Amino acid sequence: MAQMVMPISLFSYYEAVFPHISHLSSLCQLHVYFFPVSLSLSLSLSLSLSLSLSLSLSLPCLSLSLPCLSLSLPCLSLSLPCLSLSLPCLSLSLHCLSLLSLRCSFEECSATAEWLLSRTEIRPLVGIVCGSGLGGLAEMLKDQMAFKYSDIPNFPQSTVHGHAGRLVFGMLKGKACVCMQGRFHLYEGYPIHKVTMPMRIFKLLGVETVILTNAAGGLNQDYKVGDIMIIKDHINMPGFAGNNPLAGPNDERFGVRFPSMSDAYDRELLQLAQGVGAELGFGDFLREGVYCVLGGPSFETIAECRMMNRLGADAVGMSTVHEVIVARHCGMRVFALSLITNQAVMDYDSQEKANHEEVLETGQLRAKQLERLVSNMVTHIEHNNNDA
Ligand SMILES: O=P(O)(O)O[C@H]1O[C@H](CO)[C@@H](O)[C@H]1O
Ligand code: HPA
Repeated sequence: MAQMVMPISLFSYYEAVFPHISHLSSLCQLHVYFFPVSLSLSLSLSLSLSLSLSLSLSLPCLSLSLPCLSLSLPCLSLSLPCLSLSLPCLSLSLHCLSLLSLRCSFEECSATAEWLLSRTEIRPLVGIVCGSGLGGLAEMLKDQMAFKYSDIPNFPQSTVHGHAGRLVFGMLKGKACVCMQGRFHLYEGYPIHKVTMPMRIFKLLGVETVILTNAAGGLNQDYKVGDIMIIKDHINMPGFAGNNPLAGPNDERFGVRFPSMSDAYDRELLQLAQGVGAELGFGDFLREGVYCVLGGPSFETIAECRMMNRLGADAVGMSTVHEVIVARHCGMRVFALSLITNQAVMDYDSQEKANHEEVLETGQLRAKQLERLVSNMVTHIEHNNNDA
């Protein structure tokens, strides 16, 4: 609605003035519009406490509002006139932006990391993300200390079946690890910064290498259900439309403004995985390919699958790429695997339909092999992780 102009413009203003400290976790605004007079009251509690009142006269569809009272403690606050569009007559809107927590600031991530570090003695070097139905990976960890996402400050909640929603710290073959038993997806409704926030928390926990897993649909006609694809590159479809987790002000404490992605997937780890896979006798079902991410939650149409395949994608899913971008931005090494849980439908004569139940079932069938591949990789990363 038209009144949204007001908080968004105020948010941009905070962003511009306090690029590092501004977050909207406690910004509440109440707007009462009663044509022709519009009264707006906003209370903002971030690093500064401010109360401002603005009164404006409105024409039926355009109003110029000038703050007439602004009180702020303890630091500087400027009030700028805002232009807002309003529909005629009465409207009432309450914007409680704490629900959105649009940015995941360095301070917010640090607070979460410190909260975790004060509750466990494990100092993880490897971070693992479990894909749909692949949460069993976390059970490999010894001497576990687990936190429910709902107990962790600033952490989103898992809403998808097959994502348990626990952050598990523990030892894997003598190596300290942290494992996300459940990840976040764009289609759950989270802002992209929130989807990827755990990567920044990993970094602040001391993680150097991230291993991501996912369930994916096979686009490559040579792939079979149950194949494990080492991801060598990705195609970021939401990114083409500007939906990139690094969009917005850049915080140099995490990384540079324009990170390279031609080296997103660590080549040494990729070769290591090929070697470990061959040793384990996984050659028949171990592949290497390109993962294409879409927003979901609807599965792809036949035309979309054909298009992605022609563009060079071997598998399609709804995750991972955003996490990879943020992990690389903050300098962690990345290794990622897709379990091909279903064959993407590419043929109009086919009666097959992608479904989440099949995805979870295939996860169960291959879980043990995937766990062995990841745990053996972790053993070897021990001798490899000095140059992250
Ligand atoms: O990528 P992960 O989290 O493994 O989940 C995959 O499985 C779900 C669809 O069944 C989607 O969320 C897709 O991205
Ligand atoms: N498409 C998108 N995401 C998926 C699929 C798929 O076919 N299978 C598992 N995750």
